[in-house]
Amino acid sequence: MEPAIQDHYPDDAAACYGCGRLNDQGLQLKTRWVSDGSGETATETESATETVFTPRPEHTAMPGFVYGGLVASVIDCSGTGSASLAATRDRGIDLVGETGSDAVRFVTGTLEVRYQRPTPMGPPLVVRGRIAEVKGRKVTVELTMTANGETVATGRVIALEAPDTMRAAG
Ligand SMILES: CCCCCCCCCC(=O)SCCNC(=O)CCNC(=O)[C@H](O)C(C)(C)COP(=O)(O)OP(=O)(O)OC[C@H]1O[C@@H](n2cnc3c(N)ncnc32)[C@H](O)[C@@H]1OP(=O)(O)O
Repeated sequence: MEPAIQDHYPDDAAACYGCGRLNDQGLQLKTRWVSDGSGETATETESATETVFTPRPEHTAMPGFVYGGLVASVIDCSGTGSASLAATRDRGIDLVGETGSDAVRFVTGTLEVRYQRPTPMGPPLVVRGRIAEVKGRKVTVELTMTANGETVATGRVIALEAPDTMRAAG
């Protein structure tokens, strides 16, 4: 399995509620390049990423359906994680091992979410990310969330490399 980019964020950038591995109360989202199962990574051809999250009862909007803010959070951190994967690869940095602090960290500049149909509570939510553009410190990612194979939401994240001011504030 490809490494999760969030396992390679530096410790001082790993407290995010959505994807920080050091946040025990958070969602602990993990984003990876998609492999085709043969040991080959599909990144060079389609630049696809994947994030999978199974919502819990406390993420309910109304019985049987997932809260839209949770859907947005999963798309958000799938986007920043995908941006980080793209920029890290673009700069020729290899993620070594299961964990490390070698990833380039991104934050959300813009988050757009379109709720296509009610999101059922129960099945895993699978987010596929496509790198639309890498432009210097700015990466644009287009995302699709499915549940039971049906698209429930689509989104776009414009992510910017984390400014030093956010690091210092931590
Ligand atoms: C190191 C520790 C970091 C830990 C991070 C954990 C993050 C977890 C994920 C989050 O929840 S992040 C929280 C929500 N996001 C924020 O609070 C970010 C607040 N905004 C900022 O800090 C700055 O506005 C930002 C870093 C996003 C951009 O400031 P910059 O000074 O880097 O941008 P600049 O003005 O140099 O513009 C660079 C490019 O980005 C574009 N841009 C800037 N702000 C943008 C924006 N908000 N949305 C879309 N594009 C934006 C800008 O148009 C330009 O495009 P072009 O190169 O094509 O001309």
